Amino acid sequence: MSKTNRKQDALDYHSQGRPGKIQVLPTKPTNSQRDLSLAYSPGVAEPCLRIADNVEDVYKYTAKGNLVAVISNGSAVLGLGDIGPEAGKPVMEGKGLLFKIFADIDVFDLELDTKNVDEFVNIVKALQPTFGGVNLEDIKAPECFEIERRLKEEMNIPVMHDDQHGTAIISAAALINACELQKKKLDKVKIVVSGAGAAAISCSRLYVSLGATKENIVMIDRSGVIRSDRENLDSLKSEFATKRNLNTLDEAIKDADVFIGLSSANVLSADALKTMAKNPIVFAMANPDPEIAYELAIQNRKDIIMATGRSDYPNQVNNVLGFPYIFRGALDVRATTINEEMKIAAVKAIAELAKKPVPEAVNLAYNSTNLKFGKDYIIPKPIDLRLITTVSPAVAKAAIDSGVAKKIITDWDAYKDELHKRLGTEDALLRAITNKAKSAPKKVVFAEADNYKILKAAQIVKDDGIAIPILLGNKATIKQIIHENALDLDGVEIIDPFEETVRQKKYSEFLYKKRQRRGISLFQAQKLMRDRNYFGACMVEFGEADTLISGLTKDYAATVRPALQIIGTAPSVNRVAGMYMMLTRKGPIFFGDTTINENPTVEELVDITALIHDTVKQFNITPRIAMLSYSNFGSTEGEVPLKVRAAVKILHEKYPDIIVDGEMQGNFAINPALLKDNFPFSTLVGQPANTLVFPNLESGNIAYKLLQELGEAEAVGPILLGLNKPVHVLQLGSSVREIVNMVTIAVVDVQSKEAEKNIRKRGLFKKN
Ligand SMILES: NC(=O)C1=CN([C@@H]2O[C@H](COP(=O)(O)OP(=O)(O)OC[C@H]3O[C@@H](n4cnc5c(N)ncnc54)[C@H](OP(=O)(O)O)[C@@H]3O)[C@@H](O)[C@H]2O)C=CC1
Ligand SMILES: CC(=O)C(=O)O
Ligand SMILES: [Mg+2]
Repeated sequence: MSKTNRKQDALDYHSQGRPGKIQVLPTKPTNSQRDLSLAYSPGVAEPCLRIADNVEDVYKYTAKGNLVAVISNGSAVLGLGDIGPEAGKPVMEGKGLLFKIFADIDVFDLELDTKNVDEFVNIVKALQPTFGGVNLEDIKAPECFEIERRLKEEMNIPVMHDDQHGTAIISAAALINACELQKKKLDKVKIVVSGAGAAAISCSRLYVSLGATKENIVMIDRSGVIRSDRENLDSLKSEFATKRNLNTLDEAIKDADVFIGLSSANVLSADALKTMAKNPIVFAMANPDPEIAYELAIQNRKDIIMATGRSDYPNQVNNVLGFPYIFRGALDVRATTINEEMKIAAVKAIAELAKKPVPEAVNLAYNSTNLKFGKDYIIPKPIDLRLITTVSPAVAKAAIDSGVAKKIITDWDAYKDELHKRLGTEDALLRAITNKAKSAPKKVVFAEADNYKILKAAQIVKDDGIAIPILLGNKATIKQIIHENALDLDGVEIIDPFEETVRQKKYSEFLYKKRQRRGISLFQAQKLMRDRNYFGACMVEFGEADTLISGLTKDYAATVRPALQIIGTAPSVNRVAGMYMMLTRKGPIFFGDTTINENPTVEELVDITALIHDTVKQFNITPRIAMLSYSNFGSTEGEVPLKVRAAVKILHEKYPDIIVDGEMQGNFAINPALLKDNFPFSTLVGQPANTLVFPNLESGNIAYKLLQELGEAEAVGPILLGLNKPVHVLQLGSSVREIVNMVTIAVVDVQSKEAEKNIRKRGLFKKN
């Protein structure tokens, strides 16, 4: 895309539709006259009076606790300089947007038309009743230092100048990691800092407090190197004035290990870069254009670690990685300030997160197959959902430990779940299942290991300790894919069925014995065993693997067939069915049968429901089952409602312990108020159903696919129910995330089946 196009795109983005980037939305119902009388007069008087009695109740009855002011006077907007408060507003709205999407913090952006420090301070102080925190933004040095110092002293809510401390925290985390990768010691590195403003001074201060040596820092402003013999040096700049005989950036940069750019575009030339020490670290952080263009820098120094403030190159060192999560942590413990301890905790959390395996969603978003800690990935990417659960708890904990928190958190797991919920990533169940899988990982054989997605998923489940992968396929092909994509599958067993003559013989004889009276000759059995789905199913049957994952590249029936022939259905059930776990904003809802039984009879529907019930229980959830149709409790006499009604009757008689009801329409199943108002006799009254059984394959399949496609739910599955040993069949073309989820479910399935066997052995097992 050309530069002109990008400029026009940016203008269109801001102007089209509702101008700007943010709006205010009500958080309470406003549908009726009653709602309005609660929201406003007369009802609103009640919370007013409570707060008048106890001012801390403002956090209970208003939005204050989650509301941050992003305040600027437009005097140092990005690297664009003093462009004024109105011109700075798009940036402040942008910060508001980032606060919201990354940390669910609401923001009012306030652009103040004043450069007078006293006036600025007085205005912001007077805003204290409204806000839970204050993020100062793009205010130039030196005023920004006095403004922040006074506001911190005079206000009892957290105040942070983002360009100072947000930038310092992120760049410090990146610097620690870059030093490690370049094998340099922070206390030894020679640092040149271009810029001597808000960001540059605060970054340098933090580097020193983390171990850098002040004497090794040379700082440069518009007039050149800040020398201690310069006349009229203000106290801030004199803090980093050097005694060395240097005048220009070109002189200072020679043999330097680190360049920190917090000034303006293109101040560092390629020639100057060439004179830096071996393995240089260059953070050119001026926005929107860095001190040296990314391409120019990497062309001229192959040994460089290069970062910019921009999102379109590797290593984005930008305060967006910090401010949303720092304020989230501070607000959640009602911190009265943001202190050094909280900042250092954030630095460490961010630096350490960069060393952990990168989630697939992040790889996908950056069009990468395997981001990992290294020269092009020194800090996490801003869209990494783990930032909120890593940085915010670290900050909150530091606030508590350093005595500035008014609210104490003790249950950190619950806090992390709450953070996930805030971002609408309420996959607490999936996390619980993952933890269960990790507690006793199982051997998972992947039948389609000559596929990149399968191998990537195998690496993830291995790294996360969810499973012990076994790869089936041609060894050379698998190794080549691993090599080409820099995957790490060292130590993972690869089995080529063609090389396994002993197993081939054993397995084909077994299959022949099992199916000889159902049309399979020994020759055919030997031929079938070359199919990895047959071979893998035999491995599971013989206990050489615990479960099989397949189906990414073959149709469902072709993958299920070998499992049915070799493993067969469990003795207690006489059929198989398929189920999806739909992770919706209202929590998990199980859908079945979505994959196997086209038009079940009444009896079949009963069996399927019992099967689904038992499987949902595996996830430590009490199934509340709604049997769906297009009518409610006899309201229509159609063929399908009659079938479902008959199935419900049998279920009530045969399995009185199962919470199940119907036939009912989908909305009544998941809306408890609607059900109670209209059918108060239903056994499902009280809470919504969490398990939906569909009358036939068509309706189940359509329902889950629509939800998935509309972005209303993440579908985990299909979970194959009823086999004697777990085999799970992927959806054709599943993503890596979907494969990982399926493996996780498969491992838990193995664990549950083992537990079930143990109970049976002790003679305690009783099927509902
Ligand atoms: N990536 C990130 O996360 C962040 C990046 N930044 C970037 O850092 C830069 C500075 O921001 P901030 O500190 O808030 O602004 P300030 O206005 O407080 O400071 C700017 C500093 O840069 C110096 N400067 C300007 N041009 C030059 C030049 N050609 N050569 C040397 N020094 C120069 C100024 O020198 P003098 O003192 O002589 O005027 C001043 O010291 C901006 O480009 C901003 O976008 C800031 C915050 C976060
Ligand atoms: C990123 C930022 O805050 C700045 O460039 O000013
Ligand atoms: Mg800024």
